[in-house]
Formats: sequence, structure tokens, C-alpha cells
Amino acid sequence: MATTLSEAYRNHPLHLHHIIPLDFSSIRTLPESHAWSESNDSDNIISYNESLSIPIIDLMDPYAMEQIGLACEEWGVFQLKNHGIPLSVIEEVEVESKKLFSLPAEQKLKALRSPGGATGYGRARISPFFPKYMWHEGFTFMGSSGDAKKIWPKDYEKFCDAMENYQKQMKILAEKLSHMILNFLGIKNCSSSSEENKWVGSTNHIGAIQLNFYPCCPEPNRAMGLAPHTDTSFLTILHQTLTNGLQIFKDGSGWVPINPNPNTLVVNIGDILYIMSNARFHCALHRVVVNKTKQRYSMAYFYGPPIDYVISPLVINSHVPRFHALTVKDYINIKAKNLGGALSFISTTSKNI
Ligand SMILES: O=C(O)CCC(=O)C(=O)O
Ligand SMILES: [Fe+2]
Repeated sequence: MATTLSEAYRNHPLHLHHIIPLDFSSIRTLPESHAWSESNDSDNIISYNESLSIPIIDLMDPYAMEQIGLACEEWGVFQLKNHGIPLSVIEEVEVESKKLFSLPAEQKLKALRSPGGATGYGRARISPFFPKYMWHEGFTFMGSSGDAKKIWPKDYEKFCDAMENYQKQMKILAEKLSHMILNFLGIKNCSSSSEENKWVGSTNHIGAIQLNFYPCCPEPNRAMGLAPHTDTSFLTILHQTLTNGLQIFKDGSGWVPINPNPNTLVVNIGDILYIMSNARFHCALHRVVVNKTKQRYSMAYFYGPPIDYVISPLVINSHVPRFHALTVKDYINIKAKNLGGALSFISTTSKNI
């Protein structure tokens, strides 16, 4: 699976300086290379406010499907409790991620992502689109992590077991949520749907884990943990440790924090579902800000259709399709070149295509 995703990235290899993270353990002041202008932040951050809170949905609630659908329309993101993933599975992943990121830089670099690769250790893949570097390091894998074996040739088993369990659980949850969301959209009743959505629940899908680490930052107001982006996935399920930082952009309101709640996962829709919903759902633009005294970790699971699947708006009714149909691979290629401009690139009303 990693190979097929790499096929999509191979045409857009990155320079090494966009892959190798800073060795944060030796840094005491914010380097110019990581100093973003102040204006991107404080004015725009909305503090936590009852009327502007991301919905928390109980998966056991009999009306969960409707609540999820409404949250996707209004926010493109929601928090999920009673999700069924055992706490021990999440705790182990947290322990193993912390172990990984606390290793000396030279050990982590043994698993450095290759320039055209999709998996391994490194900066966020969106780095080349921004003038400054992010206060972040990450580790990506799909299926069993061969890269963990490069880091720990003998002791990789605990890490790999924890990650495999987490991935298995995340896949089950992602399938369940995908069925609910497609049902909400009425896709189940659409004549061509059963063929089109066969990837949900099959082994023929893309499932990737992204471990993120945001070290303490000497000048958090001038730094950026993860710059604004949307995920390419169908949907993303995220566990965050108990440090604030994740924010979602809401038109007319600005950046709204998604503060961590114990035993609660964050679910956001990705570009592929946004396209399939014909823009009925909200596009979940998000970013991460950093902290002076608290480290932050997150573990994202990206779920989506296989690379050769044709994505197109499925909710047409009397509406005009707002996007051109294209394969996942072609969309990944367009996004690798355009990032935030990718959706307008495939828009039926834009002049780009
Ligand atoms: O760290 C987070 O909370 C968000 C991570 C994220 O957006 C990503 O990995 O795509
Ligand atoms: Fe993201």
C-alpha cells in the first residue's frame, strides 16, 4: 500500500531540507527559519466559547448518524466519545510515540522519509508550501512499519504491536463512521452506490498513521506547529494528548480551538469526502499552534479509497457537480503541486482545468 501511495508522490520529490527536521533537543531560541510573522495568530484565535464549540457526539446515541451528518455540514469536524477503542490501545500508542520522538536525532534519521516517499520520519509533507519551517516532527507508516525496524533493529516489536493494534481499531471505527456518513448523505439509496463504495470495509483502501510531535517552543506566538491544511483523506480520526493546540477554521469566526477531552477522538472530513459530498460538507481547514511549557503529541489515522478509485461528487440530486471526477492518484498529484489550491483546480467552475 505504501508503494502505491509513493507512486503518487514520486513525481514530486522533496528537497532534503524539506524532510530533515530540526534537532529540537539542542535548540534554546527560535531560529529565524522557524519564525513566522506574529500576525498569523493572536488576533485570530478565538478562545473557548460555548456558542463556538465543536460538537461532541456519543457514538452510542441512537441519533448519532444525524448528529454526525449535521456536524460534517456545519463544521467538517466533531469529537467522538464512546467510540469503542480500548483505552489501553490508545495509551500504548502514546507511550511508544513518546519513546520514538525522544530518541537522539541520528537514530530517528535512520528512518528518514525518502524524497519521493510517503512513509518514514521527517517534517510535514506540506513544508515546501510555506516560507518558514514548522515546530514539528512526524513519523508516517502504513500497515506494518518497516521503518521502525531501521530505528530499532532488535527492539521494534513493542512499537510495531502497539501501532498495529491501533491501526486495526482505527480501521474498524473508520468503516463504521464511513457507513454512517454515506447513509446520511443518502448514498446507500443511490443506484450506482453499492459498486462505488465497495472500498469501505474492504482491504482495498488506504489507511495510514501519522504520529506528530510538537516540542515545547521558546516563542510559541511566533512559531507554527502545523500550518493550515486540509487532509487528503476521506476522513481522519485523531487522538491528541491533553495539550491544546489543534484549531479549525470557521468562516466568519476565525480559528476555533478543539481542546482535548479525555477518552474522546477528533474526527474530521478530508478532501475526498468533501468532493464526494459535492461541497455539502464543510471543508475542515485546520492547523496546530505550539506551547512554551508543554509538549504535544497526536496520532492521526487517515482513511480513504484506494489509489485507482475514481472520486466524484455522489450527491447530485438536482445539483450541478461542483468537481470533475478524477482518480485518487491524480488528486494526490494535483495536491502535491498545489496544496490549498487543489480543490479549486478540480472545480467545475474554475478556469484551471
Ligand atoms: O496534531 C494535530 O492535532 C493535527 C495533526 C494533523 O492535522 C495531521 O496530521 O494532518
Ligand atoms: Fe491534518
